[in-house]
Amino acid sequence: MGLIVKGEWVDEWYPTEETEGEFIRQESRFRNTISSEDGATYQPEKGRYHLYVSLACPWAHRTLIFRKIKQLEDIITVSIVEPKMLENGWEFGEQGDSLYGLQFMYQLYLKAAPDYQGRVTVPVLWDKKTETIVNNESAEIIRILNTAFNDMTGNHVDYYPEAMRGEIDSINERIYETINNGVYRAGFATTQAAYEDAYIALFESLDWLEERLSKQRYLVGDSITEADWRLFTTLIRFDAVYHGHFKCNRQKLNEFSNISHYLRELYQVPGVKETIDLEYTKIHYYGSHKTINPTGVIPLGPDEDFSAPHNRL
Ligand SMILES: N[C@@H](CCC(=O)N[C@@H](CS)C(=O)NCC(=O)O)C(=O)O
Repeated sequence: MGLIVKGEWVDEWYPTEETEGEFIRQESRFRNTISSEDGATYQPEKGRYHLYVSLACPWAHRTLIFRKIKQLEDIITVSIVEPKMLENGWEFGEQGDSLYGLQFMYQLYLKAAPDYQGRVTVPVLWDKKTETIVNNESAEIIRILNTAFNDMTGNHVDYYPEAMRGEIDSINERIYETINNGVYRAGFATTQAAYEDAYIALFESLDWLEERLSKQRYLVGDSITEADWRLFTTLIRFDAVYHGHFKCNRQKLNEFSNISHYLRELYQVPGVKETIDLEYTKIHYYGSHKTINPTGVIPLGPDEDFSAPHNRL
């Protein structure tokens, strides 16, 4: 766990003493897009782009889901880091970095931008042609995958339809603040007050979702949108990781009836379960965050069956 400072890797935990115990997520630096417009630097091309992900990371998971449901597996290649993130940050195993054979993810960031400063995060959408990072913000990468390659794949399913954007954006905002990032704000808090604030907002939002999902099948409208996939990657990790490791333990998710049936429905969308590895995920969280779980012992449970029938019709 660490960051790049003046071209060097420094092993350091999040500096919550500067923010009254609160975890504050860093802004992503690389914010380009892929487009077939004349003059665009990053044109959609088969085999040109590569995703660097961790299977544990809910933000990276969004991009793997979009790669799957937008049928981009032949178009965009992938590298998966090792489960644990220790003193050197994300590491590649023997076959991890199929492009350059690098050992650590921070080396990739320095290759993209020798002046890069800050944390080294996944996901990364990499351009093999110009050898740099196109984008390292998952919210933007999924929008790129949603449209940029449509003419190539013939898959025009739109998870961010024009008419619903206002509602999707506002749902995303609440879910990001209180749920996606909320579990981290609870788990990485280093004061009681910062933890309690995050915990209260998280469960208020889960209560609100439980109610919303009693009236409608999906978060916005009557088909799956990006808002659902953005929520899904946090929900699927909740009982296995956030409930215990991040102390989000008012209830387990499987005690929320509508949310848990909704979660199963999304899990059962073809291709999605292949993007999930909860054993790897538990090894990452329980094994990497030594300030939270110094022994590194990984819990065996829970044993949940997301393939069980759901009632969302
Ligand atoms: N804003 C980024 C956040 C990505 C992020 O924080 N990823 C975590 C893994 S879940 C990470 O790589 N953390 C490394 C660190 O903070 O040093 C996104 O959504 O793409």
